[in-house]
Amino acid sequence: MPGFPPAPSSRSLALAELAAYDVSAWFGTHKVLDRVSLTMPAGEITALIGPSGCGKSTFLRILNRMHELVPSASMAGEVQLDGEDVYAPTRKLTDARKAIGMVFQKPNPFPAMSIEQNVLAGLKLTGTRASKDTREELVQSCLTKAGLWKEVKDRLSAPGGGLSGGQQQRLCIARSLAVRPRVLLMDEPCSALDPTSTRVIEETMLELAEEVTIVIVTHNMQQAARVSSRCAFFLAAQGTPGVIIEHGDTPAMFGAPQDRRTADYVSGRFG
Ligand SMILES: Nc1ncnc2c1ncn2[C@@H]1O[C@H](COP(=O)(O)OP(=O)(O)OP(=O)(O)O)[C@@H](O)[C@H]1O
Repeated sequence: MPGFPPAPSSRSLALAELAAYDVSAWFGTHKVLDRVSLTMPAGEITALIGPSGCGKSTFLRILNRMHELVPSASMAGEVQLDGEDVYAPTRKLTDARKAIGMVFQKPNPFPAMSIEQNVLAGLKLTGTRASKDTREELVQSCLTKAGLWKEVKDRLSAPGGGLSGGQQQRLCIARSLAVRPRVLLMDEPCSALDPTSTRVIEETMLELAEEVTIVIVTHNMQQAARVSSRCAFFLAAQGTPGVIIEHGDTPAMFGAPQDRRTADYVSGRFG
């Protein structure tokens, strides 16, 4: 079994760039993405926006090889993490998912497991051993980074399922951080949360971006404007696969979009 790397507090993570080249995707014969290319710069938050069904979640799931979990799913193109092919035959699937973590729309902690065990759950799955002290340090560090430590430090052995929705989502973020991902993918992470919890998660994301590259799918244009520095607008015209219409710096995408369809979407005229 692999040994345990230094605690996150004593380690400076190398920020990683994620890049997709000519990514296409299918479910069976239904093509849902067509030659999508996008660079998601290191240490920045990239927001994927666009109407329902244009392939944003599919694109996100291709980035960490979750798309291939669907039996009918296939893809073409390339995904590189700091220049290395995520789909290289020599690369283990679990390595890709460890390096590129995912937080889902609905908070999904293990409800009967304690808060502490939830944070450490990913380590068990990857077969990583750690001393008690190291585990405690990791739990504190990840919960702090996820903005949850102060609220749960006196009840680490309470079940994760007893937390509020917003706290559960931050617990899931802490769980993702425990395996030290270089990229965190977030698929509408606040859509099940109230505005206050949403704000807390957004603040957490902005702090996390200093050490992990973040890609977020969001339907909330205000959220995209508040948290992201880069934005990509996806669109699937009737009966055609999703494509990126426009991408760039968030202020420009919202303030001076080049394409009429982007302007219509970000101003709420459709979608
Ligand atoms: N497991 C699946 N099996 C078959 N088709 C799927 C599957 N998942 C998604 N699709 C189809 O792929 C297309 C893109 O879906 P996807 O969920 O990626 O879009 P999206 O932009 O993320 O949508 P939303 O914003 O509503 O979540 C849609 O036509 C959808 O019906």
